[in-house]
Amino acid sequence: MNNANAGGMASALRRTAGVTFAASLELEDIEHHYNGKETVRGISLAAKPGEVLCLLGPSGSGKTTLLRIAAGIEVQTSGRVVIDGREVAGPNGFVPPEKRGVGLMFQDYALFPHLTVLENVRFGLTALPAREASAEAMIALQRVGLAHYAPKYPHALSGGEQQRVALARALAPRPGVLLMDEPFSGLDSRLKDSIRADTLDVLRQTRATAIVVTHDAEEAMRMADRIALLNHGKLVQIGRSQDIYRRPASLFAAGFFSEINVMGGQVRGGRVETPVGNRSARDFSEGQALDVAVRISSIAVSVKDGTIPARILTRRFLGVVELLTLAVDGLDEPLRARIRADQLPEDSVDVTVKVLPEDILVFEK
Ligand SMILES: Nc1ncnc2c1ncn2[C@@H]1O[C@H](COP(=O)(O)OP(=O)(O)OP(=O)(O)O)[C@@H](O)[C@H]1O
Repeated sequence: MNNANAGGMASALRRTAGVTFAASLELEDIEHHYNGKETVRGISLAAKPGEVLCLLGPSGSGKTTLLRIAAGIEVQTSGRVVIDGREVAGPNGFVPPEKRGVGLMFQDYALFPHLTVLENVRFGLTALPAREASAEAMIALQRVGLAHYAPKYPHALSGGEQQRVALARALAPRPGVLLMDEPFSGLDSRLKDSIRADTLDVLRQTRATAIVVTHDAEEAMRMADRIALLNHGKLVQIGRSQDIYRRPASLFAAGFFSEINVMGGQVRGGRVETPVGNRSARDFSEGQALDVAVRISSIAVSVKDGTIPARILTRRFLGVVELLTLAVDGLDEPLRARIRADQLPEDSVDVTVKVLPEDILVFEK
C-alpha cells in the first residue's frame, strides 16, 4: 500500500472508533474423518484475541479441514469448537457459519464477477440497511486503500488488488475471528511480500484475531504471532517462530523450517557422536541411536580452519550464497552446506568443515 493509501486507511480508522472486537477461538480435541479416513487426529489449540495464528504444514496435513471445522462448513467427528467462551460446535449444539462471527477468505478470493467492488464488499452486510451497508463497505475498502475502485468490476483489478478486495469483504462485517486459507498463494512472488505486509498491517489495525493457513514456513514466520505446525492430522508443535526454529520438537519440525542434513548418531560417554562433530546428550541413554539434523546454513567450510576433513563434490553460485555438496568420511550421503559466496577460493577441493555443538540437533529415533 502506498503512503496515500495508508493515510486513507488511518483516517478511516479514526472515523470508526469501533474496530473489530477480537474474539478467542479454541479447538478442543478435534477429530475428523473423511469416509473413514482420519484427517484430523486429536488437535487442541487456542487463538488468543487479536492474535495472528498460522496453521502450517505440508499438503494433506489437515490445515484446511481444521479451518473449515472452525468456520462451521465442516463438522468434526468429536471435540469442541469454542468462540469467545461459547461452544459453537460440539456435544451441546451447533451454531451455523453465518452466526459464528467469523470471516472467511479463500485462496481464490471468490469475488463475484458480475458485482462491482463495492457490491462484493457489501455482500456480507445484508443485516444492515442498504445505506449503512454501503458506508461500512466503503470503510472496509478505505482500510485496504481501494476506496477509489468501488464502482469497478473485479476483472479490471490486478491479482493483488483483488486480494485486497477479498480482505475488505471478509473484514466488512467486523468478524471476531478471520479465517484465511492460503490467502497469498495466487500472487506472484514479487507481489507477495508487500501484500503480505499490507495485510498484516490491516489485521493489526482492525485488531482482528486471524487464523491463517499456509504450507510455507517463511510465510508463517513473517506473519504469525504463533505457529501451529501440523503433520498427518496431528499438532506437532505450537509456539513463536523463534522457539520452534531454535528448539524443534522433532526431525520433521527441524526439516520444515530449514533445509537440513540428516544423519545417524550414537550416545557414548554422555555425548552424541556424529561424522561432523559431537555434542552433549545427557537426556539420552548410553548407546542409544539418535537422529541428528544439521542445518545446511550451520556448516562452516574453510580451507583449513575446520575440524573435519571434507572434499567438495559440487559447487553452485547463487549470488549472495553458494551451495556446496561435500564428501565427509562416515556419511553415506553428501553433506550439503550453504555458505557466503566468495568466502572460499575458487579452486578449493580439499577443505575442512566445522559445526558448533549447539547446531547439532538430536532427536529420538
Ligand atoms: N472432500 C474430501 N473428501 C475426502 N478426503 C478429503 C477431502 N478433503 C480433504 N480430504 C483429505 O483430508 C486430508 C487433509 O486434507 P486438508 O485439505 O485438510 O489438508 P491441507 O493440509 O489443507 O492440505 P493442502 O495444503 O493440500 O490443502 C487429506 O488427506 C485429504 O486427502
